[in-house]
Amino acid sequence: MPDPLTVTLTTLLVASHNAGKIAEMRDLCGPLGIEVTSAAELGLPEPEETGDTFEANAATKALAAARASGLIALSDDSGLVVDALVGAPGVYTADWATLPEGGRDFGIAMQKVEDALKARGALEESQRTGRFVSVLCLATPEGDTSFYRGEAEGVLVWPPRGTLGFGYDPVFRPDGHTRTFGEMPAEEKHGWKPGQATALSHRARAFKLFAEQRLGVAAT
Ligand SMILES: O=c1nc[nH]c2c1ncn2[C@H]1C[C@H](O)[C@@H](COP(=O)(O)OP(=O)(O)OP(=O)(O)O)O1
Ligand SMILES: [Mg+2]
Repeated sequence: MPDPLTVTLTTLLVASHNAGKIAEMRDLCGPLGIEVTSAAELGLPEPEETGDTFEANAATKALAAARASGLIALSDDSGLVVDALVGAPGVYTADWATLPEGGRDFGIAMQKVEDALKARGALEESQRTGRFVSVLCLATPEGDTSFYRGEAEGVLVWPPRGTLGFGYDPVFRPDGHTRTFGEMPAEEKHGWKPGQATALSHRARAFKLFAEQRLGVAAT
């Protein structure tokens, strides 16, 4: 008998306005036969992310999109947690890229992280550890929520390397790999497809849990 929590999804509304993130969710959903649309594509408003946890902001985004559209929505709230910076930029990872005149510049944001590490004398690899965190929230228009968390451990490198991916990918080298996320094609950054036992990126790790717990994808 199927798990009673298992849902059949033909279309999933990704509650995001970040094109890089939406592309990754579309990629991850592709092999499952799920079409992805997004809050950006539907022209839904971008809610303010006022929470101080990834879970709180993920819930805000998923509930806003589900209520506005009447569809089941999946959000991702994510960020970079750097040990030497006592967890910064954390839930403020996107804010570190925000320009005073509006818009975002991740080149500047990566430089800010590097400046903060240098200011603390964190030049050795062992002092530059951190992780990307992704919390996915599935929400219904009625207000039900469930959460899936994934983390990817690694080190912050300088200078940035690679032009693939988005955001801070060029300065993050996951443990056990020689290339940064910015040097990895999407399939390699995810490191997961249905039926595979392991995943690499924070988002793919969270998505694997979502797929196994909610979509009936076999856990391996
Ligand atoms: O895989 C990643 N590779 C590189 N950088 C990443 C990644 N995952 C999150 N990040 C950084 C950039 C992003 O701007 C911020 C999350 O902020 P976050 O508010 O969750 O996303 P967002 O504002 O870009 O899009 P939205 O809120 O519409 O989903 O962390
Ligand atoms: Mg955001």
